[in-house]
Amino acid sequence: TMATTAASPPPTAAEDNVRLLLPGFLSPETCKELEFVHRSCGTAGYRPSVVSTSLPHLAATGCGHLLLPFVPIRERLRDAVESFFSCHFDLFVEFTGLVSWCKGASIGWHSDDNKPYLRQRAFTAVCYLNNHGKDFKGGLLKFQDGEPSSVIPVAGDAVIYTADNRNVHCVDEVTEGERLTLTLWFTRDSSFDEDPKLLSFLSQTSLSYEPADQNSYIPLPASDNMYWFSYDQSGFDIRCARMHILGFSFRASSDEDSKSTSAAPADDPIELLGKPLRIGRADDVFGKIFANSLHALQVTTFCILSFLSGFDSAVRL
Ligand SMILES: O=C(O)CCC(=O)C(=O)O
Ligand SMILES: [Fe+2]
Repeated sequence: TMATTAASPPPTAAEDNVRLLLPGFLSPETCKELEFVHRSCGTAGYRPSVVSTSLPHLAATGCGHLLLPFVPIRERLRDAVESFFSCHFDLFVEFTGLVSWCKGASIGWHSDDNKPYLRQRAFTAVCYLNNHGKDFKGGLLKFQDGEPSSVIPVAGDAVIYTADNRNVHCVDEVTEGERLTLTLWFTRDSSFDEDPKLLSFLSQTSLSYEPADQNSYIPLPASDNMYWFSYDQSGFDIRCARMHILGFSFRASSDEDSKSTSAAPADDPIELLGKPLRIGRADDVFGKIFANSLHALQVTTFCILSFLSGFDSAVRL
């Protein structure tokens, strides 16, 4: 009857909204830029077979300038979430990170707020930075109920959904390649706001440099164990693996260094990684000395990704 309707109005369409696919949310250039950040700064992730680059990590390792591309994306995602879910309250970003799901990675049925330490999460946003089929196989996102019931990752597309049990979902195992995402969680609880953490790291590192300090762009590697990727009982250093994929390897910065140790440095490169070093390719060693492995990896990744995307870079190694 009219009376009942007035007393308890049916939920509006907006209150029923649980998820939305946003095709073409990021440009191909933005996807490439974020890929560069991740391939040069990624560390061992929060799940097995996952590499991640969180914003606090960038801020804490002298890479504050690499936060810039994330700033407008976070705001646009926050706007999209607030308007689609009709939020009449403040929303804070709880986590922002680039995540690559390597071969073997998957996640079973869950909702994103399903652990006591995750209760603060209200909404999830996932942006896909590369393509199912072309860059990796497997890795479809599936939802238990409702539409869309599955999402095939396409570079630039984003999906937003509530973090509660209306969105029980899973990700199929990645069987080949590396599936790359930008993942954010939003919270209503300001004590989980990511921004004050970022500002505090920035004030301890990049922002405290004098503008004239020419070293202000040099990344500071985190501890070696953050780059250790466990795989098949053993594992590898993520920095070495990334450099290897680019066709280069880390080399000692001088002949004396390589002769002073009995083992060939190429056999045990991890020792080299925190110190000034060079890079090489097959029998060649290039002249430039980098401040550390992360510095070399950033420069090399930037040059190669720029070259591959047709950017006319004048940078010479
Ligand atoms: O990457 C995706 O498609 C979803 C990831 C996910 O479910 C999670 O990280 O909780
Ligand atoms: Fe999830």
